[in-house]
Amino acid sequence: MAQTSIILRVELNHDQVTFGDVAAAISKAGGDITSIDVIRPGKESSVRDITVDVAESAESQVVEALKQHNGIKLINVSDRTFLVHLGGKITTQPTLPIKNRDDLSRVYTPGVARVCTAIHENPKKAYSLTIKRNTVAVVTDGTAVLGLGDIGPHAAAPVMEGKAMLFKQLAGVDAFPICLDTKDTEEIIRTIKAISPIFGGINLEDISSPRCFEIEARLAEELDIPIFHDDQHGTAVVVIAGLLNALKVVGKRIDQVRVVVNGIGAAGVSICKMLLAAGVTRLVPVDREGAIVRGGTYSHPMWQWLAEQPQVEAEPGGLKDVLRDADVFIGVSRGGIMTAEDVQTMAPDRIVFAMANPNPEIDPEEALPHVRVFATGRSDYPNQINNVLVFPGIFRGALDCRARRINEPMKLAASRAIASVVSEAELNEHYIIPSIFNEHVVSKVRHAIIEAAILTGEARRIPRDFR
Ligand SMILES: NC(=O)C1=CN([C@@H]2O[C@H](COP(=O)(O)OP(=O)(O)OC[C@H]3O[C@@H](n4cnc5c(N)ncnc54)[C@H](O)[C@@H]3O)[C@@H](O)[C@H]2O)C=CC1
Ligand SMILES: CC(=O)C(=O)O
Ligand SMILES: [Mg+2]
Repeated sequence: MAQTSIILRVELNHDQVTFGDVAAAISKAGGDITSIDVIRPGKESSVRDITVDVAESAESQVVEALKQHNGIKLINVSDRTFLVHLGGKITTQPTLPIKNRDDLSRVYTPGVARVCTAIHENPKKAYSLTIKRNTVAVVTDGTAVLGLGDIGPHAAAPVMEGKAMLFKQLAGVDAFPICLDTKDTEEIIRTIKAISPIFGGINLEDISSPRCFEIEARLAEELDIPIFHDDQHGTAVVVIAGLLNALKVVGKRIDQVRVVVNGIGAAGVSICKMLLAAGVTRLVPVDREGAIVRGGTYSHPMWQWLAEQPQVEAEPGGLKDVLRDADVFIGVSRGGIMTAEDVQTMAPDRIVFAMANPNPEIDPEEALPHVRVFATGRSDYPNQINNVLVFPGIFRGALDCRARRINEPMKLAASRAIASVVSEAELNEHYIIPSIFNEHVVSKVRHAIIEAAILTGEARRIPRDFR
């Protein structure tokens, strides 16, 4: 159940109400008080801020309970999630202060002109003399934002700012959110190419399929910096990492399991491709209309590609039909489309990755009693399978070795690196994937990416720790 945290500013009339009454009213309505601050003490009345954890569905009950209570005046309700978004979540910072004219003439004109000329004469110097060496554009058109769908570029911004924060905090990468007000494939490609000179890499984000495939392929062909559609590849990398470990827990082999992937969009296509590369021999891709079957004909080019793969099953059916006897379910579709009864038709020792955000394909409380290994994309349950484990380390590595591309061997190396953070001794049903706060994740992924980039000829620079 989704939880939220609210701060209630209340004025209490002491003749009519005690704090105990307030606490009881909040608790009865489903809230859990986590802190109390006295804003204005007083004999007859006082003002307090009460922080309350509450299920999103019960938030209005808590508010109503206080509004209706004699002697309580509800002055304000603030949602802590909204509070941390006030004014946006990132900023830019200079690397040195400009204290006098002398500094000014070096960082700006006239001194800067000599640096411009040096780059003009040798464009590679952009990497050593500008922020290009450490910058990533997080680009969206707002058409597939989390599982919220096409909510537009303004509404997409909080997610892109969040990614930029994570890039900086986890990997020291300076990322910038770019929210484009166009859905036109050619215009998106043209715009990204036009802004690319200042960036060392492009992280495409939440662009709906199938346009995302062409946008990525064209940019990868036409630009010489890594282009990485995170919803496709970041997700696939972390799914494979989680699956490698989950299979160890249940004692099954990747070439023996039957895998159902639900939602064959950006994430689902890339997951299917990587599952096949990792050795899956029985794959059932499913979208809204049912299973995508071997031998079928599809207008979606990636679905057609899947229909031509020998490992893809030929039997048609809806999700409920194909789930029967499946060993693994991977959901990257939308929330609440599966029930406990559906899960129970799967093979014993079942693995369920319900990764739609913000609400998984099945409510964790409903699924947990019936599965051996369960994971979601969320941070409030164990086994968070989220591409945040991937993109910071991948770009840290790619920027450090100036990789031209992030190729298949680099991605598989990243999956193995993430899986390896959980030792054999630590591995269990509730710990198949490391936390994003595990300090080894980014450094291991970075190392794996650079090593694979060097081995596959993608690295244009050998970082000092690899010389
Ligand atoms: N945990 C994680 O790290 C990640 C989670 N996701 C989540 O996965 C979901 C899909 O993301 P994208 O692939 O980027 O979106 P997308 O829009 O490219 O693809 C979604 C696909 O799911 C299909 N779909 C929708 N409802 C369905 C249903 N009831 N049954 C079967 N298929 C259905 C759509 O037709 C579409 O093909 C979103 O909820 C997103 O938040 C995506 C990327 C990473
Ligand atoms: C995590 C992520 O990228 C998504 O849900 O779209
Ligand atoms: Mg995304």
